[in-house]
Amino acid sequence: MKAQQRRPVAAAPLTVPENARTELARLLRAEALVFGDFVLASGARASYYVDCRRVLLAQPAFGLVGSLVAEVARQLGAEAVGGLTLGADPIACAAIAADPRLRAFLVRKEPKRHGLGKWIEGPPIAGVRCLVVEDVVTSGSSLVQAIERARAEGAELVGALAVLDRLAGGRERVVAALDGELPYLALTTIEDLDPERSP
Ligand SMILES: O=P(O)(O)OC[C@H]1O[C@H](OP(=O)(O)OP(=O)(O)O)[C@H](O)[C@@H]1O
Ligand SMILES: O=C(O)c1cc(=O)[nH]c(=O)[nH]1
Repeated sequence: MKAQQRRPVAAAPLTVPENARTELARLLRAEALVFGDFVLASGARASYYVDCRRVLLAQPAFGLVGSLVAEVARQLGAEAVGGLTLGADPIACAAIAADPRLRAFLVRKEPKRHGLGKWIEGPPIAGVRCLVVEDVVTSGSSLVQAIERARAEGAELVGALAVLDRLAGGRERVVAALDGELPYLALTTIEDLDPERSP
């Protein structure tokens, strides 16, 4: 079926179970949040870092995030879940493990230099309803990069999701990249992990 012919998905607010969200924040606080002096992807320095992969690449967080993302995908009518490697990889895989109707896509940071020379790995996403995901949003550049690359590939975007938003201005950039029309949801923010923290 062509993308234009699909039924529109109702623009209802996204909802995820509060107890699952709270448990995710607890796991991230206990096992992923570290303090020190760190250089971030944006080049900015920060006094804390959230190593989401340490938590997401093991149970129970893999299953928990998989079911939360699959639920958001269901509410948005997404057929595929993916984003920029490496942050999106466990999230996309967890979502298809939670809901076998979903497929995943992984966006490279640069096109592969041999073989098929692809930017995006996985089943084709042209004309496919896609939810773009990310583990951490700081400046938002990585999530925006994935959004733009998926669009360039012909994906029909339905929204974006982050496991953790550091509340450092990324939301605004992501919302702008979604033309202010599609939803952006952070499952947790730094305030859930440490209310005392500034971005
Ligand atoms: O919102 P931003 O300012 O773009 O920062 C967040 C990005 O930083 C981290 O990835 P990183 O760039 O460290 O690369 P990796 O996924 O290859 O480890 C994280 O997984 C996000 O992708
Ligand atoms: O901005 C980043 O690079 C970043 C911050 C953070 O807390 N965790 C992470 O994986 N990346």
